Amino acid sequence: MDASLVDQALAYHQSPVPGKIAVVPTKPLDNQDDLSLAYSPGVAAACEAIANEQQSVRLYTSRSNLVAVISNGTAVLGLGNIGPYAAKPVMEGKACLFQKFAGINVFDLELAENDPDKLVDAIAMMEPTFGGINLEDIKAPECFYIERKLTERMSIPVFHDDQHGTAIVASAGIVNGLKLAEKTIDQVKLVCSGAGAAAIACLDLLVRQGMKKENILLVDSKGVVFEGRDASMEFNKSRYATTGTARSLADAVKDSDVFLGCSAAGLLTPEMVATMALRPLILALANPEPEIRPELAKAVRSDAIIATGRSDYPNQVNNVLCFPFLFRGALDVDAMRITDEMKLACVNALAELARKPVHPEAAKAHPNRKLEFGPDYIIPTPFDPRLISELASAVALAAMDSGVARRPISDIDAYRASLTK
Ligand SMILES: NC(=O)C1=CN([C@@H]2O[C@H](COP(=O)(O)OP(=O)(O)OC[C@H]3O[C@@H](n4cnc5c(N)ncnc54)[C@H](OP(=O)(O)O)[C@@H]3O)[C@@H](O)[C@H]2O)C=CC1
Ligand SMILES: CC(=O)C(=O)O
Ligand SMILES: [Mg+2]
Repeated sequence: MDASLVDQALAYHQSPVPGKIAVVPTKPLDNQDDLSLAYSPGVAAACEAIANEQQSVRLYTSRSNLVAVISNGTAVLGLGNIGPYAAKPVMEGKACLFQKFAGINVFDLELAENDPDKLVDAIAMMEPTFGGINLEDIKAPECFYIERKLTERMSIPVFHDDQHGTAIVASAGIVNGLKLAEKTIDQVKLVCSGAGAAAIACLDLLVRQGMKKENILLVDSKGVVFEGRDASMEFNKSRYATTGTARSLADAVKDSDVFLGCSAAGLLTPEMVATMALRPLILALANPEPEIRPELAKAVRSDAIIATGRSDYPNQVNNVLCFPFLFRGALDVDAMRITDEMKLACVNALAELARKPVHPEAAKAHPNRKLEFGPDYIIPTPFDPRLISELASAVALAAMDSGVARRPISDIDAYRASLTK
């Protein structure tokens, strides 16, 4: 990061008050009467109502619109295991995005604990407080176990954003990128750099949409993941282990149609990009520094379509395009969990939105870009005001169709209209 951006970013985080988020009351608290409703004695009426009928917690507290963003700091962006204190700026950032884009309140919780079972116990205990759990920046493979155990134990949505948020947005970008490259998902060869939370979830969702496992090569910090490589290979890696002969990222990338980077800065070189198939699609998603900068890839391949996770390049493939809107839909139908149908509905809604004429408000937020479906616009920008209505309604509908909605919405069109800004 250049020095002036470092200075600006630190000043942004420091002043006028430290951090990016605050808790504010939603009811008047101006006099003795207000106080006697908000606090003793009035509050006891709400407590007793909930004690008599637990479900009424949604009427008398903020729980049903409150999500926990939880991290232990073991895989913070692409910065690695920098711990829970250093993770806090990211978690506060996620909290701001939930509120700004979907009106959802968040407590960010940074936990000083790496033991998966202790984390599961701690998080499961918080069910009375929250309407949903967004796990963030918890490294693989522990993240897979933690999410599975929590989903079994809790009856509110548990969603590991780095897995599924990334998978949903990357899938939408790949659907649209392949459309532009005139290729089909069942025929393309994909190389995935990284074999952690984001990578494995992306691959699983792509396979669910028709990508062939035999057309996928997975590369981790030791090179290509191949059968028999390690005495005991982590289960999720072994599911994508190849029987082929490629051993390095450079070997793997040759003739590939898609590069999916969920790993670390600078791993994809221009020389490697030069060997990719015609009209290659490159998603270099490592944050804050991608696997390759778009200008370096473009310099060797003018036919490439390139996306990063960053806000300062076109095609920002970032889970911010998913988590606020997916949770909006899930909370509004009181979903018990997040199903594959809800994820796929989100992929389709997102991909379709990019193919529609751009909304003036999104255009205004990007005064120096021409936003029109094409190689530099395969995915909507986070400032598209239609994200909330299109994605949340698609997710809510899919939750109802997949039988996890405890409060179905009878008129989905009216719901979509109520979210339209
Ligand atoms: N744009 C977006 O929306 C998102 C981007 N990301 C980015 O994806 C990256 C990974 O995040 P996440 O999956 O959560 O983290 P994990 O810690 O779960 O996984 C990291 C993976 O990167 C691999 N890796 C590290 N160094 C190398 C290397 N030199 N060569 C090949 N692979 C390497 C690791 O290999 P090994 O298994 O051998 O240790 C591991 O498989 C981060 O940069 C993050 O910022 C993540 C989520 C969302
Ligand atoms: C965007 C995000 O969640 C990450 O890079 O970890
Ligand atoms: Mg993350």
